[in-house]
Amino acid sequence: MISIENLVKTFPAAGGVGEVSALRGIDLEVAEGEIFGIVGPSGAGKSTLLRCLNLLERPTSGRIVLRGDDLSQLTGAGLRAARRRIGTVFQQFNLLHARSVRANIEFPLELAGLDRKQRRARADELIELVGLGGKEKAFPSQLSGGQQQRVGIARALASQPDVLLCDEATSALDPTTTDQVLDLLAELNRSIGVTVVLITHELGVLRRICTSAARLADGRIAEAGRILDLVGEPGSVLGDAIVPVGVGPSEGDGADTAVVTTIGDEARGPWLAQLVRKLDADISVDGGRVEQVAGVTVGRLRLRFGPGVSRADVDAFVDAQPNVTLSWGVGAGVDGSSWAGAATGGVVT
Ligand SMILES: Nc1ncnc2c1ncn2[C@@H]1O[C@H](COP(=O)(O)OP(=O)(O)OP(=O)(O)O)[C@@H](O)[C@H]1O
Repeated sequence: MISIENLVKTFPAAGGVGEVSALRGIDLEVAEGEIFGIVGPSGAGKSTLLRCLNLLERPTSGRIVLRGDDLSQLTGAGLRAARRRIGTVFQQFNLLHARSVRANIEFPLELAGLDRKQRRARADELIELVGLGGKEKAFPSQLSGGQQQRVGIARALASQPDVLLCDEATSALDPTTTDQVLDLLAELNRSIGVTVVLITHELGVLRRICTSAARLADGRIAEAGRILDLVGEPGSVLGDAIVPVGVGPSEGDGADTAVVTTIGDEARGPWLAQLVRKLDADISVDGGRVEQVAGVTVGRLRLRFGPGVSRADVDAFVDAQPNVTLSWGVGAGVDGSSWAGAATGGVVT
């Protein structure tokens, strides 16, 4: 649905000397109906990418293609029409405080030239959809943060966009409200089929609702893929951050360790007991975690094998298990906290 092709964005540096390369050639595909999370440390280029996607910023070069239409070089009426195909939800809600809930939601429809009756009908439909029935006449200051963000979501959906872009949409909310708003986004994705692209610092957002994710680093895509593939992929920094198992032993201490990842119910069998029996060796568990990721149970264990265990035997055993993968060595299970604070709060810093 969205194809980003070799997207480059440079800004003049502060002081006017030289340039800042915010995006250095981004290639990314977002499929229809996905909830796609974009994460990365501060300064990686997330906001710039989002601003290019919602056409507030013109790329220096490269293309953004939405359902076959190149949006990157549009101007005038074409640009305004294209903007209506992309709804944006903001971290600080960006509501008009002198307007009621209904009038906030009607605002983009006024700009689009819909008459009063059409606007009201559409706004009332959206108010029900986001769970704000009865709050039509309330003003933003009379609403909780979560309710205000529901208005922001309804407003972003008013023009029936192809894509909903969420810019840290839950960062200003408490954890319970965050979960409710995320669940609403997932529900809207299911019920009206809107594709969602969200930028986030929070790994919990990836775990709870995203189907795919990309990690930006220094203006480039460091890795991207389906969340469950990333989690099962040996050495994936994002996978390790989403389901962290803590720091491994230091290099050279002689331990033979591996991180085993199990995905889904099929993988929940007594494989560890079977492995111990098969190898007839000591295995200790150095770390582990079980998480719900995209609605699927994912378990990761850091195992330490006793002397004499053959890696080939372990590999053969794991290969025969459905939905189990293994990554050998001290490098496996990168400490997510160095990149993402995953072990503590799950915040990407
Ligand atoms: N308008 C601008 N003028 C000059 N440099 C800019 C501008 N906007 C962004 N940059 C630079 O581009 C780089 C990427 O910034 P961006 O805000 O996209 O990162 P980010 O990943 O969103 O960071 P954060 O998570 O802190 O918001 C940074 O080096 C930033 O200083």
